[in-house]
Amino acid sequence: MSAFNALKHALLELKQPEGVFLSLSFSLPSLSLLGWLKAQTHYPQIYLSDKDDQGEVAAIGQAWHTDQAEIPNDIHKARLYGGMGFSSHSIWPNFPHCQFVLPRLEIRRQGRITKLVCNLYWATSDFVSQVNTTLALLDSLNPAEALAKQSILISQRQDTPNKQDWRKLVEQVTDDDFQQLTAKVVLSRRTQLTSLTQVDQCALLHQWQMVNPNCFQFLFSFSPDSHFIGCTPERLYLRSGARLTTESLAGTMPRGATTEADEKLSYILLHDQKIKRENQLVLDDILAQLSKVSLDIGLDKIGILKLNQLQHLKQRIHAYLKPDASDHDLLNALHPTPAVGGTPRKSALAFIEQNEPYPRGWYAGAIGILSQQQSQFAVAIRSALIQHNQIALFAGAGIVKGSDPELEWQELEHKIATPLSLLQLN
Ligand SMILES: C=C(O[C@@H]1C=C(C(=O)O)C=C[C@H]1O)C(=O)O
Ligand SMILES: [Mg+2]
Repeated sequence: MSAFNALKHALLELKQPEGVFLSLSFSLPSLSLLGWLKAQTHYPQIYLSDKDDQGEVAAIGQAWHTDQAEIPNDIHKARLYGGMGFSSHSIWPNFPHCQFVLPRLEIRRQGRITKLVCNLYWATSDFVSQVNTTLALLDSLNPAEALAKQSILISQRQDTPNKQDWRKLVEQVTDDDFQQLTAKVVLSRRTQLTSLTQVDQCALLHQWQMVNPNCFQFLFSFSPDSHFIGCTPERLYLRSGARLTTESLAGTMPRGATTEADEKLSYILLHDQKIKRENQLVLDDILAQLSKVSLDIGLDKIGILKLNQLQHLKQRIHAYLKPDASDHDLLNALHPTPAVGGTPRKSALAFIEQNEPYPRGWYAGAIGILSQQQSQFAVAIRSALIQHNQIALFAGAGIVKGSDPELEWQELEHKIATPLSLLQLN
């Protein structure tokens, strides 16, 4: 009997247990989680993959959802998936600023072990309707589909801001008077592409993750018409019990064509004053924020993270948290870091809000898994919003004293090079 049938049987036999929450779990033969998600018609749909193949989950439907980054006590053993946008001032339709979902069904894979998890939660509804909606969902499931490479032909490209407006924005931030009060603002750009055909978000994400295995991969579709996907190298934090790991990831160079060229670029990354400043400002702010919620903080040596088309300066930070520090507190303290916002946070965010010509929504937001034992969030950069035949790619660059508009524009180009390479420009 398949795991799905076993679940159905278990539900048909089930008597209402004590309490308000039940999670049923069945082992599954290995399957492509994105291929399975692609075939389903039920929403919301969520996919999250840890970097370096350390586990993934595909989830559909919702037993419950909340607009707070908090786990209620009566489901303290559950995992919630979701996140929050960049700021509550810039919102996308179909993407609530903060949303965490207790999925109806999850497929989780850890190494070679795959399991089907079904969640029932009847604190705000009744038990029987929980069972019945789950049975209906099981009946609507489709078998996994192949993730064939699509040929996506792009007919139009539009950058917001365009290059001329970008220059003006960079000049405003690098102006001496502005710099007196605000040392860093991360400016960003939306590149809107029109495809001649419908784009499949799961197939595109699959292609993307194959070239960036050392990134966190994600997909959020709260409705059938809007899909937010990406492959991000940036961890906001990993918390296991009271231990926290985070990082300052900022400062960018492209990869070199040869080992020698690549090493030269790495050398620049480690020694260029402007790049070091970009990273140092992130580090300083994270350390200041963490000191409010931690008992102890430590730093690794600064190093380089190499990606498919880019390399970044990265410094890992460890902390031992105060006993009362919650994920809600951590998100508030850390997000958005100066890697995507700027510093001081208040004036940098005010500049972005007043001057950026499009809403960031969940781009540069915090996305991940919330649970009592362990939580992990990534920063939703290197991302795309897909709506029918429209693909919006997002990229930002940290602007500090010494940033050059032309070079920063090139940095944006490097940052969208991987998803662009998966599409065909006409
Ligand atoms: C904002 C983005 O990336 C951030 C900006 C970087 C930079 O300016 O060097 C590097 C990594 C991230 O901190 C993005 O990719 O959209
Ligand atoms: Mg930069």
